[in-house]
Amino acid sequence: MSTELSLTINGEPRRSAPGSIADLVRSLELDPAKVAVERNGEIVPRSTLAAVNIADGDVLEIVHFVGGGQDDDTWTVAGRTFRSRLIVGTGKYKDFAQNAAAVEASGAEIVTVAVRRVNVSDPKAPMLTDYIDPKKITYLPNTAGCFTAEDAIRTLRLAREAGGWDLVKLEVLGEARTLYPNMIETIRATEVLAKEGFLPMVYCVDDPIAAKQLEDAGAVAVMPLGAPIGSGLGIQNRVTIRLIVEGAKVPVLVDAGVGTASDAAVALELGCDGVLMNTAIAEAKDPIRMARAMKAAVEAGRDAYLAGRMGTRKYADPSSPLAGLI
Ligand SMILES: CC(=O)[C@@H](O)[C@H](O)COP(=O)(O)O
Repeated sequence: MSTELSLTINGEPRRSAPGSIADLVRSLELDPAKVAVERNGEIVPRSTLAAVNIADGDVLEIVHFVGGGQDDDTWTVAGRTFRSRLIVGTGKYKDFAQNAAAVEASGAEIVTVAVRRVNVSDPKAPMLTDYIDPKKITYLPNTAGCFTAEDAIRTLRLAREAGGWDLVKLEVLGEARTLYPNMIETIRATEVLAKEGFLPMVYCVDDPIAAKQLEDAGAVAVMPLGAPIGSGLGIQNRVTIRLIVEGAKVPVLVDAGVGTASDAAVALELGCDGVLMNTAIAEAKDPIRMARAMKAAVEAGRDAYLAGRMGTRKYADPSSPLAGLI
């Protein structure tokens, strides 16, 4: 005698072993915590799915939510997945407490930190990690202030030794006046770091060819500048950022030059995976409020990108139909 039950699930006949509704849901490779079930016309409270057994002849409707929604909209770099598309810096703040409050308000899950020598004269001096918990927020060590590949590589080797970090932000600067990257040194450092097992996210010029060369050299993300570091000038060349996004197989994040919230929104509207900023928040009159504005701008820019912007026209097109006007 068959122990299987005859059911109707979502309008289709189906046979199932006896058991609870939760068992049945799992046998359909669904998570009982994420479905709603109606049994013979009555909704079964989700908390009771494991307690209610199915019976022969039951008619069940099972629904669950699929895709969509910002909650599902994550991005991944080198196998690590994040929700927030905003990376914030840790320089230029009044103090660590203000920095931590800004990080909190920004919703950032990654902070970038310059690797510095330990303060040997006062080893008890407060540290950033006392304020921004490395268990909750990913620390991305960076090579700010390095002007040669050797300097940058050495700095990151020390960082890995100190904290085990392999996801790092590489920047090799070309000159102090513009803080533009030296791309020859940057590509050389990327190759060496990638061979040593680092996962370098790399600050670069807004040039689609250089971005590709970095990717080939082992960059796990490319980070073209929007404008010079600390300038607050906003994204100067939307065309090249778009071309980088179109050609990239790794995440693209605008790094540097953001001045205000609309600049951050533009980066995301162009299809970037995220944006890194420091000065715009740290030097705002109210850094916490600006951090909040940046969070909203990044979310708005991303939503606008996913929504797909309208095409542009050369001339006006009335919003209300003109037909039938008296
Ligand atoms: C913090 C960092 O990693 C830098 O690349 C830079 O400081 C970011 O630039 P802005 O300060 O212009 O945002």
